[in-house]
Amino acid sequence: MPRIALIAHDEKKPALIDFVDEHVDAFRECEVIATGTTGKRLNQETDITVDRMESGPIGGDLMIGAEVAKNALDGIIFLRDPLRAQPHEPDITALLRICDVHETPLATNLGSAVPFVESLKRRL
Ligand SMILES: O=C(CO)COP(=O)(O)O
Repeated sequence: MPRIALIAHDEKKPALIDFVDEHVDAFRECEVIATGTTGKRLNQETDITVDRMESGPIGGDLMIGAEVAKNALDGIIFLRDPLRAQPHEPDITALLRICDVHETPLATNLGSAVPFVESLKRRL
């Protein structure tokens, strides 16, 4: 079963929830982890169940980065808000970097999330 992470900044959480709804059959076949608030909303508002890390600003991105460093994730969808500065920008940069180190698939907007999930479906 693929193991993936889902993360969205506040302004992007509705888009991530809609995206999960749209592809719920694929996400149901995955083990999903998420940062704290994203995970809470996914658990409450979608038909998938996710394992929640800490919230992003208090270490959740780093927890997901640690999973990448262990090669324990098959990919990440991280809908970032490109229009607002984040207090934990260094943590976000660290997560992006470790994905590049490990060649872990990383979709940071809906345009790349679509081919990401299509490739996931082909693996199921
Ligand atoms: O800040 C985040 C990613 O950088 C997301 O964290 P939350 O899911 O806890 O809002």
